[in-house]
Amino acid sequence: MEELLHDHGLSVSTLPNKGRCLFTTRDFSPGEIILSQGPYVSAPNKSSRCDWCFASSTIKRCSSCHVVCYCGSRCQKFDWKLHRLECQLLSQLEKNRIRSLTPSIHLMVKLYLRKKLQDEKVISTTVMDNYSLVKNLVSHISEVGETQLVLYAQMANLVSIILQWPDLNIREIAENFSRLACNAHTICDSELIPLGTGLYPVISIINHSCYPNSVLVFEGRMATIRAIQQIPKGSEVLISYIETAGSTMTRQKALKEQYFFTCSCPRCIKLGQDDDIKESAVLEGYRCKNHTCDGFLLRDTEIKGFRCHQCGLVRGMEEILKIAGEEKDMSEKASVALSSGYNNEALDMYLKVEKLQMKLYHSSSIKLMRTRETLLRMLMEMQDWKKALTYCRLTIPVYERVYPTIHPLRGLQYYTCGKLNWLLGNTNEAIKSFTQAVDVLRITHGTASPFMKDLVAKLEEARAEGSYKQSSMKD
Ligand SMILES: C[S@@+](CC[C@H](N)C(=O)[O-])C[C@H]1O[C@@H](n2cnc3c(N)ncnc32)[C@H](O)[C@@H]1O
Repeated sequence: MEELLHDHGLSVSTLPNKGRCLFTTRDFSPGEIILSQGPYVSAPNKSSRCDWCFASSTIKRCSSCHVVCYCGSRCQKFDWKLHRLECQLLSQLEKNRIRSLTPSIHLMVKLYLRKKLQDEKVISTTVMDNYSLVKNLVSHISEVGETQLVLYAQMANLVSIILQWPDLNIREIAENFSRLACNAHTICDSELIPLGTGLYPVISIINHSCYPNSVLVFEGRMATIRAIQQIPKGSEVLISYIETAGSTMTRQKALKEQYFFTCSCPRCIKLGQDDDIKESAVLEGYRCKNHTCDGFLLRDTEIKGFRCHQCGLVRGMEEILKIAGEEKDMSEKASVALSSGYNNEALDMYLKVEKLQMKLYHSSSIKLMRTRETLLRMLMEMQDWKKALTYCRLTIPVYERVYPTIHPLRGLQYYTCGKLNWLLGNTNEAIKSFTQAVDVLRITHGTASPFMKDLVAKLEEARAEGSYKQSSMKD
């Protein structure tokens, strides 16, 4: 593998506090592909998706096991060597066992089947595609808590029941579940909608930073790492494992819980410094009571409450707790209404949540941004383009604050803004937003994917319409 990576301008080193790390042995430019890899194994997040490509249209269940789906004979053929074995096992399973075939169990069953097929040379191995790469992935099993260990053991038991192999080691399967937890990646489409999970053992060598120099994107099953900045020779390739919109404490907690390390990236080393405390208060804390003031609150132990950092106004704990309680209740009700399909009721409730959050949180609050994202999605589903655009516009300044200039989510939000403006006939606004989207997404997503080609075509169409409108006005 070293040789192959070297040909790609990469090398693997080990650092005492990080384990294996991927380094560059040449310069990489923004948008350039650093590494691409297909999954060792992958599984869709819903049984109604194609098991190979994750498509959800023109789906047909396998006529033999009635469990796994394919979108057509092409995908079925690609998966046939593995599914032939899987199909026999699934066909024998009782109905209630089939129900316990969650995406994680499914992925683990496929992992063992692939290993078996490679051991028996039915499926070929390559330096980038073999089980020893999986075995080398960190598992952190000795740091996993007891409750989680019990869960892994139960899941391992289920895998063993499905596989029915005499020599299976439950401990080893449990450890592999722990490996998946800190190495597998969520496979998303170009708009970052999750489709499934995949294990990409070479890509899994890449470590995390909350201020990464690279991004992981998918085209179908293929995972691609792209440089999002100029990366000089001799640098470590770093991606983000988590949602980086959040305070340093929130990010560190997420990393510790799932990946068992304390991040010391350029953002995290600022933990506890003045700027970091202020940013946390804006993103996750409360706002000033005076609505004409844009200040955020800092805890004041003397008054047992909060004081605005900007105008000094005091806000009592009791009032905050009262609104926070109402907001929590309403958020829970709204979420239940949405998942039960009561869309109009859910919309009303989320609007109430937004009102309460505006009283409670700063205008750049992450919680408020999430509520507005939900409202945006709901309004788009209802085809209320005008209101959807209002919400999309409200999220943009927060996206610009919490994500770096080149970040896929930021690019996608400009894209949504462009689409809504286009639908509403705001040609110049659409051109502006599509241009912003292209500037970001051509780096994160490259220019060759159908998604990017479509986006560029939309921008060109908007530009043509803009020129036509301008010339008509002159006439
Ligand atoms: C997907 S693996 C990355 C490769 C790993 N270093 C190895 O040796 O295989 C994730 C694990 O790498 C380590 N890791 C990743 N990023 C790190 C960082 N920024 N600082 C310290 N450890 C990190 C943690 O142990 C984490 O659970």
